[in-house]
Amino acid sequence: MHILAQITVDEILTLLDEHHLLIRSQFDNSQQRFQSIAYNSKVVSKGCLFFCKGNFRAEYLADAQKRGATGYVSEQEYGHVTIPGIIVSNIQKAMSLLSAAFFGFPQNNLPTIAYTGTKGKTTSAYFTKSILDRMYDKKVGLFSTINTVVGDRPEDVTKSSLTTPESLDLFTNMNRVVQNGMTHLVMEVSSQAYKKNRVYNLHYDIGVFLNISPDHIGRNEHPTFADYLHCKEQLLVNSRTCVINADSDHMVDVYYAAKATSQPEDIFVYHRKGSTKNPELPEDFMYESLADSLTENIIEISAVSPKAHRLGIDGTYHISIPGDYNEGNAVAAAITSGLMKADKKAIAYGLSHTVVPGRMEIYPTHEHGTVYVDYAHNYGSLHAVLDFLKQQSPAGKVIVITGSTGDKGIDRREGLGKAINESANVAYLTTDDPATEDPKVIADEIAAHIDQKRIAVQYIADRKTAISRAIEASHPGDVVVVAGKGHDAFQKINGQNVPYQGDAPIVSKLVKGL
Ligand SMILES: CC(=O)N[C@H]1[C@@H](OP(=O)(O)OP(=O)(O)OC[C@H]2O[C@@H](n3ccc(=O)[nH]c3=O)[C@H](O)[C@@H]2O)O[C@H](CO)[C@@H](O)[C@@H]1O[C@H](C)C(=O)N[C@@H](C)C(=O)N[C@H](CCC(=O)O)C(=O)O
Ligand SMILES: Nc1ncnc2c1ncn2[C@@H]1O[C@H](COP(=O)(O)OP(=O)(O)OP(=O)(O)O)[C@@H](O)[C@H]1O
Repeated sequence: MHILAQITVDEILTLLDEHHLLIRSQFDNSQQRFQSIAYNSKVVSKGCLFFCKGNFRAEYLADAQKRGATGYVSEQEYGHVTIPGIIVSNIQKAMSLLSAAFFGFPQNNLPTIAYTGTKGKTTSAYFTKSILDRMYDKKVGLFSTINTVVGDRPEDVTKSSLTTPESLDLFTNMNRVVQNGMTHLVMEVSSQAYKKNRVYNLHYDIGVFLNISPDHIGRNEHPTFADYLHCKEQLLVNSRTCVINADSDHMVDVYYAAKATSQPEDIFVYHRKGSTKNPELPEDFMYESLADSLTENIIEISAVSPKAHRLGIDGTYHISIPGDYNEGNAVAAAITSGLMKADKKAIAYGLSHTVVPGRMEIYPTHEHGTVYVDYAHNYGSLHAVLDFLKQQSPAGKVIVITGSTGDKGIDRREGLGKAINESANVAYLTTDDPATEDPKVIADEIAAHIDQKRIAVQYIADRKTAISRAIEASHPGDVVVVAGKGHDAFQKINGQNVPYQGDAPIVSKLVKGL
């Protein structure tokens, strides 16, 4: 049972006013306290402070009052209820601030590492948790796209619905992590998290910027790339120590965002040996690949600057997941773990024992191609995977099974078509998470960017059938890449989460005996 901080209305109003969020309050009793907080009326209990946010309807507040709410926070007043309200200028910021305060600002007792970037957040977070689990006896919380881990018991691991949870859920879980005696937290921070103020006023001990390339641009997400970049840079603005991958575009902008609030000695920049690093960026760590085949992924990390040498993490490391693009993820994890006082032994163990569900899972067959289940779902990631696998199996065909999301990430369709056009020989287009769109229309938009004189393209609506047909049509030496869903247990169709076996379980069953 977590201990609820008993903040009073007076403390709430003071906090909101400090952040210029308070418009007015209808409360008479400044010493009133609350037993719980919620933004969904269906879970309200007696003594709850209710937040009216998102696509909100007045009847939800009436429902909350009926269920025992004794106050609400909202951007507008509702006359149809008798409970008092606190009117604020931004409900998302207010909910983030008050959720943290309600649990006594759990982040103050929890060293936290946060990852952002277009690609690699989940992989890097898993690498880091694996290292810190080894160093700190598994007392490491995790908020990731795949799982949420709030303790070291099996019941403390649940599937996530968002990469970065809504603020109230985030601080509820952070409080659980602290109450469960965990000593560290690793989390992913999506650009959407800043767009929706899910992490407003949250500061991190270490913030990591992995890379950035156009993604999540379009309706429901970011109107422009500049907005996408700005949201992602906020992570470093809110981090005491920053770790930056110099081998990505826009890294000078990112570096200056880090410098806005961190001293140079608290900013660590790493890059691949031989890459052309922007001279404006300092050099703290360099890494090179000693092997990057399907069976061996080995890197050498070298400190360059004095502050990097002081971390004492130089060395050669085996990485458990193939893919040259995972080398940068592993370096980021090694540096952040070193900053959290992990030693080289823990780093070596963690990097060589990490398993990330749905990322580069390999399924060999006897009479067909080798099947790879991966989460790639935009140009940057699909290109990285196909390019790497094509190098590993030059004699075979590259066969891709993919679709794309509906109602968001519209720009991914062209990128997926482009990646297939550059590196594949056969494409089976199918259903991913079409939301309210027609999956065939999405597939046609991907196909429009594929040269069908060179590449065989076909559309099969049912994802499991498409995967099965592709594997059966493949031959030894071919590479079959099932991209975009990994272990996702749902397909988002027309606002419903339709149960789905998951690419990996489907492939695992199909390849038995093949
Ligand atoms: C656009 C967006 O991000 N929307 C998120 C937002 O929804 P919302 O608050 O705006 O809208 P809503 O949930 O319909 O709001 C209705 C409100 O009425 C309440 N309600 C509803 C019914 C009722 O009976 N009583 C009641 O009180 C609901 O609890 C809710 O508070 O808050 C919800 C949680 O409360 C999220 O589930 C939802 O994410 C949607 C599903 C989503 O797809 N988000 C994506 C875009 C996202 O955030 N992606 C990033 C990863 C992408 C990246 O890498 O950038 C992520 O972090 O996952
Ligand atoms: N550093 C990287 N650069 C390019 N592609 C990458 C990188 N790391 C991983 N990938 C590819 O992107 C896919 C997704 O990786 P991962 O889930 O770690 O990233 P993510 O940032 O969490 O993605 P998302 O935001 O979509 O959840 C992987 O399956 C792989 O194909």
